[in-house]
Amino acid sequence: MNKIDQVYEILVELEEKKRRGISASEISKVLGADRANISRYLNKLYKKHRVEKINGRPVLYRAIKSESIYKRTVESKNSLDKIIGAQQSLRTPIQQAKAAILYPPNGLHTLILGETGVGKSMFAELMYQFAKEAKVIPEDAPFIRFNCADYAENPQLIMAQIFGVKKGAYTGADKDKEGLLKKADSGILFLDEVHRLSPQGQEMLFTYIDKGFFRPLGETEKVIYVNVRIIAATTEDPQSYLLKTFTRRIPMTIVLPSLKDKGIMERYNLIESFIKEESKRIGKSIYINKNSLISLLLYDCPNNIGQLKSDIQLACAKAFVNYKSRQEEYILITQSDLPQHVKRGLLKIKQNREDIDCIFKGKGDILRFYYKDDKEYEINYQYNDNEGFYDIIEKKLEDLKNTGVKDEEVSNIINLAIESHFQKYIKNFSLNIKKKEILEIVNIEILEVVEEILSFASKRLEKEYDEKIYFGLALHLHGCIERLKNGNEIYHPKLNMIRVDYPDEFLVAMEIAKIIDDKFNIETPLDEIGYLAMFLASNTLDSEDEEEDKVGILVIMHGKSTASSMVEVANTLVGIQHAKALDMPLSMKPQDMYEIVKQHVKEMHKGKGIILMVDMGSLTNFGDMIYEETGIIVKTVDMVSTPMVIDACRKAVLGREIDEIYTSCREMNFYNKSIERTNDITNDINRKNIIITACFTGEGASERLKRIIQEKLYKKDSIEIIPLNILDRKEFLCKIKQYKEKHKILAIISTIDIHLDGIQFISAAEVLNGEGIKKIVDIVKEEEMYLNIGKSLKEHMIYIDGRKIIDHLRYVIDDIQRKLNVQVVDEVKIGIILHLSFLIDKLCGGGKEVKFYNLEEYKNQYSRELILIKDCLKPLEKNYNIEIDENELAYICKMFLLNREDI
Ligand SMILES: Nc1ncnc2c1ncn2[C@@H]1O[C@H](COP(=O)(O)OP(=O)(O)OP(=O)(O)O)[C@@H](O)[C@H]1O
Repeated sequence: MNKIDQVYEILVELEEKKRRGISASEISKVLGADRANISRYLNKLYKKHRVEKINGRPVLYRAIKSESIYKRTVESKNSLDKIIGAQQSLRTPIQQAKAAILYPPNGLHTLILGETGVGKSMFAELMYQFAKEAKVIPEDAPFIRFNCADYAENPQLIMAQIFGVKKGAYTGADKDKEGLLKKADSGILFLDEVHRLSPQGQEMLFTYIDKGFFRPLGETEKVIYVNVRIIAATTEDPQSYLLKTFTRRIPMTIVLPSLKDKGIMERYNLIESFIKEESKRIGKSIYINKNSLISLLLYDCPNNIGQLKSDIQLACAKAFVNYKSRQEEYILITQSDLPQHVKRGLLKIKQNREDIDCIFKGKGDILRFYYKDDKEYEINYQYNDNEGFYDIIEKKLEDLKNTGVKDEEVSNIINLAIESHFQKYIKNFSLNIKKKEILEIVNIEILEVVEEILSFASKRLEKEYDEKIYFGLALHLHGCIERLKNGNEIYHPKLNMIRVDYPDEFLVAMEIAKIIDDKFNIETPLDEIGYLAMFLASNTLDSEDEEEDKVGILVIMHGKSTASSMVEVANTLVGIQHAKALDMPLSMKPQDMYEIVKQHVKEMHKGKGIILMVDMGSLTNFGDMIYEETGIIVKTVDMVSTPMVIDACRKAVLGREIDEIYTSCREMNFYNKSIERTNDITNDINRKNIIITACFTGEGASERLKRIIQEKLYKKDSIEIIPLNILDRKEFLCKIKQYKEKHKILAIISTIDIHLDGIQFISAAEVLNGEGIKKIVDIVKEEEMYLNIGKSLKEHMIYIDGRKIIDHLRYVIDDIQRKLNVQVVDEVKIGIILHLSFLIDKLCGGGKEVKFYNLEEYKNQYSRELILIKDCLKPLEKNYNIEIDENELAYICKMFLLNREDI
């Protein structure tokens, strides 16, 4: 146990004994530790919301125990103290509420402030319950709720509802009507969204608050006295002018905290109670896996508890549907049952690691919530090599029986524990792909052998293999065994090279071959061992070093000292000697320089690849050539400037990935290059959209991948799928280049990682688990959509080529989205493309821009966005020889901002 936990435990013990708060010196005496240290630990516990402070001399501490709404129902007496958070963020609001209700003789009128969904309505209702429990209002006293926003368009009607109307007060008032204030006599009137009350209505309300009587609308003589406690609520900002009047006139103001201001334990308690509520509805236990629970604990929830609750209800409903429709045994919430915005919560785990560890300490991977339980039974299965699996299960069985869980539930829990064990086992391989999917293609024996051989190789070579290798190898082996059984030969043209370059892998592959031979009763030929060695050598993840390794930056320039001086500036500014320079004298032959560069790349490569930053000429081809020869991912950026080197260097030192650094460099010289690039690809009307499938053996896995994609994509005439062999990288790259010249390559799908500039890579594993197919469908759909828009634009454009501009605009729009950090939905993107196309066509024809209303004000508000957009539009201006003025810029900016989905 660590010190902090120890302090916490002692605090709990002492508190139980002494039945009061405990001081730091009392704990330090028990532990025989320094008081200052104990104070430090107590402060840490306080920050984690595990203890509370009672200020005084000395400061006393009390433990906050993980509460459950159900437990508290038994323990506590009044409604307000039962709310989740009563001991935490709602402590002060509850004290205020009690004071307001109990204040003699008739309590205090109260204003509750708080964002949407923080629980204002619930709080008001609980105040009413409390008033009854405290017997300050009769048991049958009314609680009347009225939302002023419901009649916001008609202020007179709001007043009529609240204060009542005398016959003839206004047209249509044909009889006397009693108001809600009268109906609420002796009880509570809850006015929600009270800021919607008109000034006249407010005055009438304040008169009642000050004097205890009011007059219905149209009444001039009589006043009505009632004894009503008003609770008003609003989401208005407490600082707003409007609210000042309210806070001045209503004696008690209670502010309810928003969800983000609550501690994580309190949020856990809320989640627990909401899932239990659903469990009660269904009458069954609800299980949730750890990651889903973490997502719920951490996601941004701007509409507070109300939103948290409805997101949980949705997840429970989805899990329930799965349980029913797939006849699953348990209602289990997993990530796929959570809305996208909730899933994102998991991304914040790093910043919240300590809190999460604290919450999940001693809990298993799947948690169970049952409305009848006071606490959740965790499936706490910790696999330990020293203890037998079945022993643990037996022990668990005993424990559960002793806690009084029914037999049927025990077996449910145990079953889940077993599943969770096997999931863990699979995770050791980092395989989170549904095996079911791949089993449609290869049989179980092959999968078992692949697991066996990768686990063997992993130990022998001290490398980890990821799921891509697992599935790539499974596909490959399947094809290989079929070939051998059919008596076909296997030939590896680079066998010797593999032996020399990967001697360790080759040796292990030979041992693996024995496993395969025994299992399938075949004789693996030496050439096939070459392929196996390549699988073992490719895509290795050395996870421990991963954080340390950085992308290398190598700057190469013609001239005596151009590269060195750029690098010197960059390294000095970044503060680390990270980038390296190679100066290339003008007299030097490219072949000689190539060998030097290759050597440098090999030495600098730490697993994350190298960015070559060059000026021009033959240097631009070095990257591809080195990649072909060494397999090291090398990306080349040309037309380099000093700011670009600084930026790349900074990002590399921060540990950014090669693709990110490369893209950001390209963005910096996008101005010069983008139009050239897009011009290249749009010229040929006959170009086709193609997808490449690739593996070491063209006829094996890549052919098979092609068939899988064809089947899953159904018939898509507009797409051609081409299987290629990547054994000879040079030949492969050459083919890609040829295809690229004539057609558009939408994606490359391969059993091993291939990084090619500007082409999306999808792994075979993703294709098999369905994610990849979804990606392909999305890419194809998008492509088709743009093709159609391009065709129809062609008919409507007068001065420009409608098809060509589509590609230009897509590039520019992506650029704007990236820079503004926004994402617009597809329909809006099309809208923006159309707007920009017509604008450019108009400007090319000499047309005038349209004035933007309130331009100056808009410019002040969005100056940063306007500058960024202007920058992104420059290539278009240059290419079409036009100038897009500030009015049009403002319109464009508005389109992006109005329809954005913030990333
Ligand atoms: N402390 C709490 N414990 C349990 N449930 C809560 C708590 N606070 C709020 N809720 C639940 O959250 C939901 C939203 O609460 P409520 O409708 O009272 O919020 P509100 O502030 O009145 O929202 P709005 O401003 O949108 O009207 C309700 O279902 C309520 O039961």
